[in-house]
Amino acid sequence: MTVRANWNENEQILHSLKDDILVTNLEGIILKVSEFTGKIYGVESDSLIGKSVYDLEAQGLFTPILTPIVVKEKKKITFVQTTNKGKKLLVTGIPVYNEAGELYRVVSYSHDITELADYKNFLITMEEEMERVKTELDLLRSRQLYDAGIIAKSEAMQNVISTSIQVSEVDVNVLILGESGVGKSLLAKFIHNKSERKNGPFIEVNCGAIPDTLVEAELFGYEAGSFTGANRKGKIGLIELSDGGTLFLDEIGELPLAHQVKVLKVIQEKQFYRVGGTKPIHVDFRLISATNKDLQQAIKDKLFREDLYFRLNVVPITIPPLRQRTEDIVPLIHLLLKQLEEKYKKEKTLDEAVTHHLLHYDWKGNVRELINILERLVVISPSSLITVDHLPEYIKASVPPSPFPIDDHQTLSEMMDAVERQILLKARKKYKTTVRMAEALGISQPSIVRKMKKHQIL
Ligand SMILES: Nc1ncnc2c1ncn2[C@@H]1O[C@H](COP(=O)(O)OP(=O)(O)OP(=O)(O)O)[C@@H](O)[C@H]1O
Repeated sequence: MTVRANWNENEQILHSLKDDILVTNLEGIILKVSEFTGKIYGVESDSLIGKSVYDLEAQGLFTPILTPIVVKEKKKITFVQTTNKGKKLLVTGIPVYNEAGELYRVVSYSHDITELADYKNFLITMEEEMERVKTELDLLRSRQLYDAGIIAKSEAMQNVISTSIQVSEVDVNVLILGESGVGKSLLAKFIHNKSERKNGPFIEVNCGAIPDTLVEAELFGYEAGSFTGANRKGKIGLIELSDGGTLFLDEIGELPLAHQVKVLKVIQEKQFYRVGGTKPIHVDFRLISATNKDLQQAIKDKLFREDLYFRLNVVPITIPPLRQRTEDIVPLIHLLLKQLEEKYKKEKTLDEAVTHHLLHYDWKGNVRELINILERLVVISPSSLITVDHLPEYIKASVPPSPFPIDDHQTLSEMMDAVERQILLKARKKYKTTVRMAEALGISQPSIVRKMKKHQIL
């Protein structure tokens, strides 16, 4: 954009503006300035007239200068200038042409953006600070998880962990849902250890493992001589033991219907009677329960009380099955292998193909099943390298072979060769002779021999 100017006519207008306006010739000599310009630089405006912008820059009044750039580019230019007072100015220079169409002046005007620049710097500092705090938090979290022996690489598990950290800070009832072996007990302990009750007891009650007839005595305890077979001195129940800490009711879905109302009462009132007792006992516990059952279905089937369900389910946390968070498998293998190496005083390495199989297995028994398999492998493999041969047949069979390894560094024909080699190796293992291999693969026996020679597997 260009400006056709008549400065004599506009002299008054120039000085009435509350803007910094400066006119130079092409050599950078200042011809006109608005009154406001002097204020910006802390000098008399008139004192600037006749001065060279180059000299003023050398004196430190402002930098960098605009005139030479506008003269060179012959177009409107905008950039940020710094003044002797430390101000940041957004300066725009416009080329002005005379009637003959020749460039003969440069007009510049500016806006003080010091505050804006300060805000920007503040924002950048805050962003850096937030990034630093976030990294620190992530580090702390992963260290906490590491200390707790929890692997949570997948996004799904990370969500589970951040919800758990949030709820650990308040005494709210938590219901942990998930298939068997996904880590519900581990998470319950993690929540307890992160809570203010961490120095109190963590009492784990497996509701499915207590015989029906003993549930009340185990949970509530009993007074001396209250029933035949009972300890003469009486017994403190598990609920009473959890006082000041966390009561973890595992497999709550297995709690017989007949006992559910009593459990509901103690959760609501935090007080109960021992079997045969007449004195109410007060308890202060935080309740975490867990189940792999569909409690809503159990309610429909009249096996679980709806009111108890609502009490337990204030904050539900669902741990997804391992097969839905495969990113956790490799770190889990590393952690578990390390634990097993320590336990059995043996050093073991997994062959890559073993990891491949473990990554693709269905893990119906989740982490617990992975632990069992690894333990078996560590114990039975004779050498330090665990190979596919050591895997149970059902795991070997469950994994489709991966004949198409995509490798960025290989050409298509190299990848095809690799696949062909794998097929031939498998066929040789299965069919033993080149004649049967040829039959099975639908090519001639000489072709099989030629290809095996090519792959140096004959
Ligand atoms: N994310 C994990 N990181 C490390 N170890 C884990 C993880 N999840 C589970 N485990 C381990 O797997 C095993 C089974 O976990 P846990 O007993 O907590 O499962 P669960 O869901 O409570 O099982 P169940 O429903 O049968 O009671 C434990 O040895 C536990 O330490």
